[in-house]
Amino acid sequence: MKRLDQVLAADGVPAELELVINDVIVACKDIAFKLRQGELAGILGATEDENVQGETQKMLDVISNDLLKDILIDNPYVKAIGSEEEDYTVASTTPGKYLVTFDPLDGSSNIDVNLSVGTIFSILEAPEDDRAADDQSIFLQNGRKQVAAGYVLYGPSALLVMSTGNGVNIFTLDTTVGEFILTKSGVQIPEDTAEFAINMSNQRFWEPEMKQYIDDCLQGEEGPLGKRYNMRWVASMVAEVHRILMRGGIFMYPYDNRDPSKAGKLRLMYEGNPMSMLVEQAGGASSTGRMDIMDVAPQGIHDRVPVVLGSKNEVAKVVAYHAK
Ligand SMILES: O=P(O)(O)OC[C@H]1O[C@](O)(COP(=O)(O)O)[C@@H](O)[C@@H]1O
Ligand SMILES: [Mg+2]
Ligand SMILES: [Mg+2]
Repeated sequence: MKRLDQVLAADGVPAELELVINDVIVACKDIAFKLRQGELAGILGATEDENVQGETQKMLDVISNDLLKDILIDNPYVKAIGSEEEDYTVASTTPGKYLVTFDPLDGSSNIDVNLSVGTIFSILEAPEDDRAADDQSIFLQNGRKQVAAGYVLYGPSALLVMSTGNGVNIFTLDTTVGEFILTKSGVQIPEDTAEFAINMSNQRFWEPEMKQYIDDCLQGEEGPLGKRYNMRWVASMVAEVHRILMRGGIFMYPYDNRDPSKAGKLRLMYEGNPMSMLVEQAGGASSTGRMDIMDVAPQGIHDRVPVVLGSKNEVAKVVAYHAK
């Protein structure tokens, strides 16, 4: 039975980075506990506020954000943080070398119906120049620069799924001792799949390439893809990516023209990039449909990106539709 610290040490993760990861995990354990208490803790439901992206914040979005923010800005190795629930990046109280971005609660429309949600995080090194900790441009690095990425899935059990660039490990929260224990390592996504995940209600807003791919999937054995597809949609990216890591599949939140000014729904720096690192580290692929997500150059902390990720050969098919 290996604990998280033993795995990080065996992977040669620098001690400073380990301390940053530890603080993320401490906050996530607290979030897991609050979610378990649910209605009893009086923290379900919405606030009266909107985040910078115009989405109504749930009480637990705000609580989870505060837990992560408060612990990380006091960590001596963190220079600044960026969050879905913060308009701007927040400078740490210390000079540290790491930058942490996070989606404190992903899939938050699932909170009030007691379904799976998660926390997603991504860690970058701060550039070695004299830019200040409150300069948002220090975050504008592509996903290939991530030194660690992961999520905690608050499901029937709480799972930490993480990569520091040496494969993907899965830890299960042992609630009797409050520690994450390694339960799977070297996770590999099957290369082929016949299971897709997409919000079909947006179909009429998609680009023709995406419409065509899904139309062809729906034709099953008689269609050009020659197989019968199954479909899943949890509306929680963490749960969706976890299913794909476990048994393969393809997840898509493509560009749609409901609001043509938005490049997609999901955010590059704290949803697209960390999930892409995990998926690639597990032998899968991740694309906008036209380029690898981790090669996209961010212009702002809340940039959005179209997402197509999962089993390698299926992602390649979607990319081929876009290249036609
Ligand atoms: O409600 P929709 O349009 O199906 O969108 C669901 C998607 O939006 C998200 O909930 C966005 O994340 P947040 O809940 O963190 O805003 C993803 O987890 C999920 O894949
Ligand atoms: Mg999210
Ligand atoms: Mg969120």
